[in-house]
Amino acid sequence: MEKEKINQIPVGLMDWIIKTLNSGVHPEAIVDAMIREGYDARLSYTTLFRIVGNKPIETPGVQAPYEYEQPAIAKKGSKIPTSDREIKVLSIVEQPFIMHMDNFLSYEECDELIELSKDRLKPSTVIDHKTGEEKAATGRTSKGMSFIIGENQFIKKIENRIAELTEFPQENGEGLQVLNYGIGEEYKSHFDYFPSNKVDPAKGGQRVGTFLIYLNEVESGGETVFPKAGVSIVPKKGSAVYFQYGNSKGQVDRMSLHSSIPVAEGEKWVATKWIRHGNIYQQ
Ligand SMILES: O=C(O)CCC(=O)C(=O)O
Ligand SMILES: [Fe+2]
Repeated sequence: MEKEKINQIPVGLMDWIIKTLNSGVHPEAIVDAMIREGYDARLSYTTLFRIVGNKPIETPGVQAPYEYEQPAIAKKGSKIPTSDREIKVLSIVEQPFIMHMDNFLSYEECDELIELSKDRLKPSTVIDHKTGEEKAATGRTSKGMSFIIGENQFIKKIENRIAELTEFPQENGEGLQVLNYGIGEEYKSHFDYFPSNKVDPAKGGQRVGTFLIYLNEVESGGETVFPKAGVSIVPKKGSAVYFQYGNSKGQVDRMSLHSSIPVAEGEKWVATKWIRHGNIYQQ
């Protein structure tokens, strides 16, 4: 008698498939393995296609190298005027792209942002790079909150400044997020871009850049570190860093790995704007 085919994907298998894909195994090889194990062939193929999104299949090992494109923000000289403030460029690293600037916010604006967010803080979550789901953070011990885009005039003013500088429309930006790290708190090494199976074209597609603003002086620790670039940014009130890791071809730059190292003394306040390729809020 012919062995009966397995017609359901058990819970643990999905995790295994995603882990195996992420380790660089070609989807076809995974389908073959599933069929050999007795899974229905059609079910095996549709499961894999669902995960890789019916797109040509890319595996990490054979991906084309990231093509750097010069961001608009890098072409504006060393003092960048915006409608209400002049931003001073401190340094630019080209590959991965990391731009450090000062005078992005006034001290009063930093204080106001902290004031507006401090009663709304909750423990932070992270995106699981295997499943793409939000989960309680083991590597992220800070507290955080998000403003709604354009939530009030003050938030609008900051969002407008970011849009003028980066030349990404405000609608490409997620709600401004404020994070607060106490002593020993950190955000372990991570990428800000989404796992490829979680990119939603209806919501602006992939994240392409991060605008990070320092809202206070940290007495010790709390640097933002880009270990693959050998770059470490020391928080300074009112300064900002913009890093870009997505290009117009939909590629992402693995060199953009970064972390916030533990605060040793004092506390750390930052605001983050994650920017996507297109309009997030389109109908
Ligand atoms: O707090 C930092 O320095 C980094 C924050 C960060 O990586 C993020 O919000 O994605
Ligand atoms: Fe990040």
